[in-house]
Amino acid sequence: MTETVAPLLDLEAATVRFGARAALDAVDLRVAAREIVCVLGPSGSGKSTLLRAVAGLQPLDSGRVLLEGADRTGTPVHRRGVGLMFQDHQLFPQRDVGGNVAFGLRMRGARRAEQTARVEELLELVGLPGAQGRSVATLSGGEQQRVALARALAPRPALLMLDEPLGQLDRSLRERLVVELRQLFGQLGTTVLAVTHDQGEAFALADRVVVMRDGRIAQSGTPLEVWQRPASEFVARFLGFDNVVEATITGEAADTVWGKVPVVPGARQGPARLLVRPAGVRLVPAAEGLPCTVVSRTFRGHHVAVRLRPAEGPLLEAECPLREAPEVGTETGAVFAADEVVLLEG
Ligand SMILES: Nc1ncnc2c1ncn2[C@@H]1O[C@H](COP(=O)(O)OP(=O)(O)OP(=O)(O)O)[C@@H](O)[C@H]1O
Repeated sequence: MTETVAPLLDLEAATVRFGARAALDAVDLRVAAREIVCVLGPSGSGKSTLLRAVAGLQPLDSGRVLLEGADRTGTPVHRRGVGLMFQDHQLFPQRDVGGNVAFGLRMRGARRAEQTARVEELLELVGLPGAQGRSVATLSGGEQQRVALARALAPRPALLMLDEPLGQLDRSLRERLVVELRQLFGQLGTTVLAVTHDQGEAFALADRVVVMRDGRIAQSGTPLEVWQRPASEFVARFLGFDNVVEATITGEAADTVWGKVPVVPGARQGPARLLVRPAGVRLVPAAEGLPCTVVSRTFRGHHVAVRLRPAEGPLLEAECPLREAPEVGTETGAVFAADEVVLLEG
């Protein structure tokens, strides 16, 4: 994005209060044209409020919403040019598929021929060619989701907003659809702001992930950045990383209850909190590393998560290749890889 192009969405110090509590607390968020941004965070962190505020369903107490550089803070939802695919916006059961997809076009006063052509094009795009005449009651959950998506995309919204887009579908279908969605948005050049509970979904769909905490943005970055370098203990634990320990860094080593942990050259010196990503905990014979006892093994598909109890300090999780995971009760040693050690903020 160059400096001269306004971001497609620019949220400036957006604040929403419910009583004394700020559900959105001076949030700044920019989304570039064609970018796919997924908002993640625990329940109650303000994800839906953020989406509703951008859509115009939730007035701001202060701050501004700009779309393509124009202030839309006071603009009602149907004039914002945003497409919504929300959980509570179900399909119209009394209308057929075509009638559902054409809804936004009709509201905009599009001519009948234009509606027909656009509906045909959209159904083709979402993989339901020729489904115009079908009753929505006869569709599977995944097909309904596709129709809802076609309906949201039909008026060519500048920004498409998705709230738990694949929420009710089973895992294998979600995993397939998320790949299709990403391809589709890329092909159409759609700008997307989505909220999801499902980390896997967010990381697979997004160009950028935004993690929220208590109405604020805790971290924003590419899926790889956030996954590899969680900024804070909050983000690390939210992503399921629990190997967090107090440390004092001197040179390229950190003193911890787990013994010396190597850190990358140039690491901030002094007291710190460290995350050792499980991929950076390697098992060696007991005499060669930090002595630990294996307390559990959990199959994770591509690896086994092995939990270790050292003599002191919190439990440690190690990521082991499938065939190398030791039995529960085994005495083992653990060594740490500096490039998987993350210095946390705060
Ligand atoms: N209409 C409302 N009236 C009062 N409080 C509200 C209202 N809507 C949301 N809140 C509060 O604002 C905070 C943020 O809610 P929000 O629904 O945005 O969170 P969320 O991250 O989307 O949660 P979830 O993942 O559970 O949907 C919560 O504490 C919630 O209780």
